[in-house]
Amino acid sequence: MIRQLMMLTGAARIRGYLLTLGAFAIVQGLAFVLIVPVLRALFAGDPAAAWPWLGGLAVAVLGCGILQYRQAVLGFSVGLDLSRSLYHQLGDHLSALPLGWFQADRVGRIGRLVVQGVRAVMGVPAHLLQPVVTAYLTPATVVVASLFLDWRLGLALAVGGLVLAGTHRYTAGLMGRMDHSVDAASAEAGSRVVEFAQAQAVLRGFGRTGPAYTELESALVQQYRAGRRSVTSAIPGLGLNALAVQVLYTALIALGTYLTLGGSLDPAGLIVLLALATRFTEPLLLAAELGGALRMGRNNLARFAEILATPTLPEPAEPVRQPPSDAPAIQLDHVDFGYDDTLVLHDVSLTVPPRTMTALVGPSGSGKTTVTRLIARFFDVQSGAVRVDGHDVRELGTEDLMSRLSLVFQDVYLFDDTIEENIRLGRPGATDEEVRRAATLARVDTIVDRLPDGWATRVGESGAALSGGERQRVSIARAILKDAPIVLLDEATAALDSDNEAAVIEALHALTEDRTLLVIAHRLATVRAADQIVVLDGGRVAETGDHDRLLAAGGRYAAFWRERTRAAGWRLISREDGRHDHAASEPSSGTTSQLQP
Ligand SMILES: Nc1ncnc2c1ncn2[C@@H]1O[C@H](COP(=O)(O)OP(=O)(O)OP(=O)(O)O)[C@@H](O)[C@H]1O
Repeated sequence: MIRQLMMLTGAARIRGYLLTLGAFAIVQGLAFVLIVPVLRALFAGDPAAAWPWLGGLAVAVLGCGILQYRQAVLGFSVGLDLSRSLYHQLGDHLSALPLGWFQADRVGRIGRLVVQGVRAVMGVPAHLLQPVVTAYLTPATVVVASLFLDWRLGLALAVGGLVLAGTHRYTAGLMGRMDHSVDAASAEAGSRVVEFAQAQAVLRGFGRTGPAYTELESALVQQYRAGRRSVTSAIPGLGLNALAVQVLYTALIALGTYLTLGGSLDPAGLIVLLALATRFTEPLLLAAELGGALRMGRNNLARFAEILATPTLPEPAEPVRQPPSDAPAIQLDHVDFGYDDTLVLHDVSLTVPPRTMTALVGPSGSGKTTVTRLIARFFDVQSGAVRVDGHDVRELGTEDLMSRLSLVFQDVYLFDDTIEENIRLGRPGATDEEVRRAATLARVDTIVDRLPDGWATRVGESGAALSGGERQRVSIARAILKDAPIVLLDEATAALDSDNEAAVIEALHALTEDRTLLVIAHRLATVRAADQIVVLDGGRVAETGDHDRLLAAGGRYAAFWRERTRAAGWRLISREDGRHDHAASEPSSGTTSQLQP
């Protein structure tokens, strides 16, 4: 734990803090022991002999007060530094992690860690390290100093201290084993409660509310059981600690009485022994009680360390810096990729020439989204290469790569800010006029017109005040403002109302004009209009070509087209029927078929 704290706030700072804690604990121990000669001198009826010891005691008490103040101030400032350093390191590390790492469960765990974990870790120096260091060093000082004053006293306290420390260690081990299961059960229950809140619409729609949501119920039951098991196993531990203290105390009284009755210890020595035993056991008992909090602090630190140790995507030492050329805008060259050990893309090769549109089609799970994620370098490929503007994405710096791409995906994230600021995210330095122009092109101005505070209306958490189509229009406006030469687009699958759909299509038209476009196409008209269609099936490229050629080939694409047109209420008819194609604006130029509702 000390090593992790040093890693987070700097070794010198933690070393300085520990030294102050150590000095405080030792001086405190000396102050306890200096009472012995003072009392002895007083009981012996020799007050004059007590004065020098009293002077030493006064110096020790003063030193103790100064060091206590110093360690308390340092404890809080190290805690504050720790929280600031955790936020910074976490922020820096998160911004360098592969985007694919940010799955919902991880984001949830980070949220919990940032809210609860940072607070717990902040308290570690002042509330945990200090009592623990004092608990061991103060009694050790008392033992050593007592040995000089009366070796029998010192020996009795040393044996007692070792017995108590041993008991404490044993019980801490017993309780520590339960911490992991309580932690895991609490994390699971926390995730389930968040999931329960987020999925209310779905759950209510399917009548699975309250007790009917068994996943949450069973997570809460598990958490309760783990908590009960932990308490049941902690009680004997705490009992054993208390018992050890009582036994030790009784043994010291018995020993002291025996020695006093035998005449080898004076009554003053007996009183001193008992006084020291009380001061001696107090910090050890406190350390035993803090064991749980200490383990929790250690677990939280370990979780932070785990995130900070997650490898980031390697950045090139000297990123290629060349403007877009006539090289293919996007190229996948024999790409193999899997999220884990199972490959989801097998030997995928495709080329998107500059200023053309390529449509990716294929059944659900065939790898369309994965292809777009690899181009934006959410992940690195296992073999082969992904190139943008002729450069391997691993050789372009993240900033450069992102400046060449606009991503318009379905899961649009809007910040709880005004529409204007949400659009400005596309190019933070953009002027108000540029933002408004992009908004108008993406037909966001019509949304603004109906909002109560116009441009100043906040869109709510995750853009809750807007409909799905409206959120997508804001994301298109961002992309228009960004003005990147390549657009990766995942067309909306959800049915939009006709107004919204028309606005989205118009917005897309403004975005995609004169740009290179790779689109996961769901609308038949988009597929039809593409310069090139790449059909993915089971993570492999099944076919590549334009609509007419692929339709004529009668392969996977022709089957896909037939299936989709049937589902949309269209049917393939022969050209001889002389009817017009309603899916595209112009009649088919194909040799055999076109569409009819
Ligand atoms: N983050 C992930 N972790 C593990 N497996 C994943 C992840 N994302 C996708 N997959 C798997 O990779 C395969 C390809 O998924 P992908 O989302 O690329 O397909 P898709 O063609 O876009 O599907 P859809 O049209 O349904 O969106 C699927 O088997 C999917 O289960």
